[in-house]
Amino acid sequence: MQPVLNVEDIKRVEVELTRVGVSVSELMHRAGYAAAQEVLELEGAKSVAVLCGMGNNGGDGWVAAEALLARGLKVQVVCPMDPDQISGDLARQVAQAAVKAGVPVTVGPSRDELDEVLDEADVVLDCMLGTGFHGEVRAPFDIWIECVNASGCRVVSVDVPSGLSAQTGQAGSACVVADLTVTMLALKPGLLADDGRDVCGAIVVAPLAEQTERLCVEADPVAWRTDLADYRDVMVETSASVDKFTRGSVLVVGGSSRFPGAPIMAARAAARMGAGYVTLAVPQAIAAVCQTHLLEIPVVGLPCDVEGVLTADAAERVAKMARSASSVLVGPGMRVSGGTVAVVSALLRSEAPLVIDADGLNCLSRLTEGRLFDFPEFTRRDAPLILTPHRGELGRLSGRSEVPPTSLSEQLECARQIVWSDGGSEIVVVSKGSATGCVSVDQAVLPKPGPAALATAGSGDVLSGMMASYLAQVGGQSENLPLMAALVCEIHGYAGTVAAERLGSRGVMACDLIDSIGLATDAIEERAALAGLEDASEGQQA
Ligand SMILES: NC(=O)C1=CN([C@@H]2O[C@H](COP(=O)(O)OP(=O)(O)OC[C@H]3O[C@@H](n4cnc5c(N)ncnc54)[C@H](OP(=O)(O)O)[C@@H]3O)[C@@H](O)[C@H]2O)[C@@H](O)CC1
Ligand SMILES: [K+]
Repeated sequence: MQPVLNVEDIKRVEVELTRVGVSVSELMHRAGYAAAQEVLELEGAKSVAVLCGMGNNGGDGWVAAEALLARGLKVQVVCPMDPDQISGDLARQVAQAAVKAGVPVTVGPSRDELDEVLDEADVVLDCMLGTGFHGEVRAPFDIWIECVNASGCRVVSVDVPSGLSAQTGQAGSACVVADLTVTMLALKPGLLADDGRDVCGAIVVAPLAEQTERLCVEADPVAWRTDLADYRDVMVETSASVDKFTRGSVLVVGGSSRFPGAPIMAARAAARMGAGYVTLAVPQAIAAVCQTHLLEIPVVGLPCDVEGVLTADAAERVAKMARSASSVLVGPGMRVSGGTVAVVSALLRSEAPLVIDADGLNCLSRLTEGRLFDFPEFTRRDAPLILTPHRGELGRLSGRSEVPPTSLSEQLECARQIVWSDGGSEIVVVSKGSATGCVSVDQAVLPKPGPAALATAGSGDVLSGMMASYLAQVGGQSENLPLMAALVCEIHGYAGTVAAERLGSRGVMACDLIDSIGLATDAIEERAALAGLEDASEGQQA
């Protein structure tokens, strides 16, 4: 797994590196060389425009420009002011050194002059703004960014695309859209979520020093980005000696007259994910309709009101059924009422390994009055519990319904508040957003995000059904619950890719995801096993 560090922690690592003898000047030189190396590896890169800002991000650019010139490329630096006027000592020194080495410079160009420079270039090295960027992009960089994006050149961004906040993932009114981002020391959360997903292109991490890995771990990463090989430890073990019960039984509870489709999709997803036995419990009013869609899955009708919403009488029945299930999912399509809150409360008090999603989470917010982290039934629970909120639901659970999290790092913060209130490792918050974080007290794990095809109604119901299914198949518990949850998210994402290949990126509906789960599971498990073998053989060679 790769560590993801908040920007302030990156700065701490930088300070620690200077303490172990790697100066900031040395780091800047290594950062510049790392960026230059990525440009050199681009096919056919001959002429490079290096756009430098006034801070240390610009400093990296001057070093890279000098290195690229020395390797025989045509280089042109563009800078807003004379290099001698740069206020930061380090950036000024490397700029002066580059000029002395013969790097040509265009100072403060007009838009037309900049366009002429870009016309001559086939690669842009973007070193305008790095982690020091804040607020709205000011002149001249707003105009420069527009020109770069319109140029048709391949763009390599140094550390972070200029105009993107490396912390929040939010882009200003102008932001470079890169093909490749060479980021220094470690991944930052803003590169992986929200606008970051659209503007970073491929991401390469340049560690810059051999001590970096250790220091990043010591800096307490805000999250860990998974590699496929990591999942080997949490995969369901395949065995030929199974029957439908040893493959795990899942109880799905949810639905209402308004939303009968959500629990149907969740139940089907649970079955497609490999659980041997799935039961669906819904309000009596929709039981027959659900059964017509589910040939293999028995449907149980529960007490409900005239609107087809579960009543409190259903709670006891559900708790009883939960005793014989390897895992329970509650929530999809079930609405929020006194009855459904009673059902969620009963399951929370049960010993069933539990996944709570959608309106199940909203019931939980109602039950706990937005203070889940302060709620005894929650904090006393021993059995595994996976919550799968999107940002709005997470906000409500954390008592922040007016200001739900707007970035990955805020998502992780809210999720941590919840899991830490319990303190045990059996609770995981799968915080969904443009990037998903699977958070437990031990760690926050970021699976590779899926394609845009996943953003479709019912996709969350499919994910929660898959989650309950995997939990059932590993016997209701996992040594590493957040990693297991991340694996399920990754399979869900890949199901989106498989479905999009078949139906087009805009044509995918949630039911198509369900049909792709089996192939996606096989593919991800196979690739994880292969990646593990490759890692092992590299380890032996080393
Ligand atoms: N961490 C590491 O280990 C290493 C870090 N390194 C590198 O250092 C970079 C961080 O450098 P940094 O701190 O100097 O900030 P940086 O991104 O250059 O920006 C500051 C400049 O931008 C300006 N500016 C700000 N906002 C603006 C706006 N909205 N619109 C317009 N301008 C704006 C700001 O102006 P000011 O606000 O001061 O007027 C100032 O001039 C980091 O990303 C990495 O590349 C490597 O060299 C070595 C290893
Ligand atoms: K940049």
